[in-house]
Amino acid sequence: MLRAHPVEAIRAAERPLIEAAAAAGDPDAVMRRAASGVAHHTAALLRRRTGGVYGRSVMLLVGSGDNGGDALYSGAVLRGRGCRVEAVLLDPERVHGRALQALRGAGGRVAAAGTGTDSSTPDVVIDGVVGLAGSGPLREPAAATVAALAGAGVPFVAVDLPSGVDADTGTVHEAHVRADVTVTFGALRRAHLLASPTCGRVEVVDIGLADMGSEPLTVLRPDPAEVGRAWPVPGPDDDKYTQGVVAVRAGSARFPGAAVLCASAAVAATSGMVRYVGSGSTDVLAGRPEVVCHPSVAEAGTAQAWVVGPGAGTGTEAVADIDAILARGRPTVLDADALTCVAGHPVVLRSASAPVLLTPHAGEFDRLTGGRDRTDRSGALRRYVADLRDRGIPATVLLKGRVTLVDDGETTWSIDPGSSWAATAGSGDVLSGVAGALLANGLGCGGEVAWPAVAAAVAHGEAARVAAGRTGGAGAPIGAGDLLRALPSAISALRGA
Ligand SMILES: NC(=O)C1=CN([C@@H]2O[C@H](COP(=O)(O)OP(=O)(O)OC[C@H]3O[C@@H](n4cnc5c(N)ncnc54)[C@H](O)[C@@H]3O)[C@@H](O)[C@H]2O)[C@@H](O)CC1
Repeated sequence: MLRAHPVEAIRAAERPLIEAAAAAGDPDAVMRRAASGVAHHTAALLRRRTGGVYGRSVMLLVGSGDNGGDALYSGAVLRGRGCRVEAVLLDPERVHGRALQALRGAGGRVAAAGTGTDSSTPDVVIDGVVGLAGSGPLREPAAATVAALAGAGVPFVAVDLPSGVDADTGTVHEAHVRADVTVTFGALRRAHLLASPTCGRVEVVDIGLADMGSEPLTVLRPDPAEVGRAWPVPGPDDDKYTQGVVAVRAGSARFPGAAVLCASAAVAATSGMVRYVGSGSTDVLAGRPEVVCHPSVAEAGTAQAWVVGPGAGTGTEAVADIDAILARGRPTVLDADALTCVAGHPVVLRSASAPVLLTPHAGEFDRLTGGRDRTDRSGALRRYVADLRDRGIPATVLLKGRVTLVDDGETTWSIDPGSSWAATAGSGDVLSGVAGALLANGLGCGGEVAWPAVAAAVAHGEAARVAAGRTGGAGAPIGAGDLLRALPSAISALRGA
């Protein structure tokens, strides 16, 4: 499991190291350690991209703080390995003096931004514009320089964080660096897990930082192997009931496919039993004859968990069904149309006595929250969950996206499957079916639903990877049906991870 920390915790952990270095009369000792890591990973990127290091050209974008200092010291190391190094100073008056001297001493070239920089395109850029103290988008002249270099296809190595990405919220501002590699120090920052697609490959350099624990703002990323180990496997004494029965209320005349995708995903996720309530039983049974269908919520037998919402409608009858399902007192996934119902009739959640898992995408989350605070996604999520919990609703929320977040009011989990192939119609129906089946099974929980939600998101991402890669090569677009069919291979891959 990966842990990513808020800036305040990182600064507190770094303080003793910096104080010790200063007391020993070498105030830049920690910075040079960090910089040698940046140089190491930049050299590795150069080798991958160009086949070597010697003679390659490196541009340093140098801001006014210690992030720029790291870049300058790393330039000095790379100069020692035979690179041509040019530092572009974005704020020459406030540059880190000793680091600049080190670069000059190593034979690096220095220019102020916008004045006589080397006109050839570098092999790599080291982004030392801003790190932990950065706020807001890239400013000029950095923004124009970064855009021109990115447009020319030059790879970026970000020092600590890609500039233009907020360290705590992971907000990616419009003008930002998109890094191929991000080299950070001692421990991950929250942005590394909240904005992972913008950070590229993240390398953590050991600078002597003590191990950091978890606190309320730590973001966690599950290890796929851990999810695989926790996946429900029937034991010798299990039968269809002991593995958990999940009931699915989904589909309508308008959206018959949602019923098929959701119920079939539940069947694929565990080997217990799946009940179905809705108008789509003929279609569901055509694909999955093992599903047990019921004419109404009231007539459905016992289930350990419910899923309600995919394609299920938003009218009075749909709201009444949500109310009746929540009144059963079982863990329940509220997805798709059920979320629209909740947004319009928040009072319906008062019927929930057992844990509820809400699984909105960005638009549904806006509807639930009134569109507050679009930039700080994880902060808005934590506030919404806290608000529900303050109202006595035992809610966990899974916010879908390329980076899916799960928050139960105490912990934020981040899942990034590494591609966006799963952004396809019906993919959410598959996710809620898997989550419901895991909830019914009681996967590793004492009544809480965060871990089953996290496991469902990991399996869903893995299924997208398997489905998109089925043709080999670079992968190909998939539909939700492909994702559904890839679930068994994905679960098997996780269990073998
Ligand atoms: N504290 C430590 O122990 C270590 C810090 N290190 C480096 O030091 C960095 C933090 O250094 P600093 O605290 O000096 O801060 P930064 O270098 O992140 O930022 C410097 C200054 O940039 C300005 N700024 C903020 N947003 C900006 C924007 N959007 N565009 C342009 N300028 C902007 C601000 O005036 C800010 O004070 C870390 O990210 C890391 O790279 C490393 O050397 C490892 C050790």
